[in-house]
Amino acid sequence: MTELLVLDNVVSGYGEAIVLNRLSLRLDQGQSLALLGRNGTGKTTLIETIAGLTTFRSGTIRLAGRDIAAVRPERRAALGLGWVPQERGIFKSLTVEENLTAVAIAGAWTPDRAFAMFPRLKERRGNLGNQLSGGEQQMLAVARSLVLNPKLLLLDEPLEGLAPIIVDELLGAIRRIVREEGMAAIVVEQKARKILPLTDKAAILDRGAVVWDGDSEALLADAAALDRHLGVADRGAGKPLDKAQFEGDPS
Ligand SMILES: Nc1ncnc2c1ncn2[C@@H]1O[C@H](COP(=O)(O)OP(=O)(O)OP(=O)(O)O)[C@@H](O)[C@H]1O
Repeated sequence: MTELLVLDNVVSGYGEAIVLNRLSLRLDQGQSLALLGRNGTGKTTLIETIAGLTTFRSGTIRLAGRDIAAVRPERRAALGLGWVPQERGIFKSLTVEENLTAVAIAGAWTPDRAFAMFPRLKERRGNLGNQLSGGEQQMLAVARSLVLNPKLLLLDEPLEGLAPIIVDELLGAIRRIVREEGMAAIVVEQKARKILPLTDKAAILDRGAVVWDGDSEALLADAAALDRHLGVADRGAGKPLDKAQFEGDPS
């Protein structure tokens, strides 16, 4: 397969503090990756390192064949990184529609197509960003990244703090984006059993390094690894959240 993103022996952190310690990871074009790990293991730092927002010390970061380690963050977006930060980062004083049109870059994902993915946003296209619920803001943040037509979508805990019904709606959208549209994505998520049925690959971080990586399906089936690295010991709880839930008609 064709390589999309390669991190090789990356060391990075914040100021003097080193968080990622010789971290290596690879993602091919069209692949999606669930990025897992307990609190404070470096998941957000990894996303921010790819986006260019940390103190980068050494190693290689290559996107679509190009070394981007020294490239400024805004230029990385132009080179194909669509980033949805944990705090969402939408424009609160613009309408939903303006949030999309202000950043859209010509490509397959137009604002109309994003509205088709998120009907809730279409209904609220004239509302200001600050008039949206938390879940709607998260949908808008994802939609905004889509209309950048990125090569790689980076989602940092998209489900955090959302009501269960919104979680299901967003999971359905993420499933369509990565499975049906084949967009490459890295999704940081605390709830392994929710995200693993959707993604192709998975990586678990511990103390700033990758301690497990492989196929999502293999990890979902490996109760011992889930338990050891993530403390997800509730094996029976996998039942209602397993693959079958996401294989049917998303509507
Ligand atoms: N701005 C910062 N300055 C200094 N250290 C930081 C900064 N942000 C995070 N850290 C430290 O880096 C380490 C990794 O944090 P990070 O947020 O990447 O973990 P995480 O796996 O995303 O955790 P969580 O699941 O809690 O969001 C932690 O020890 C944290 O204290």
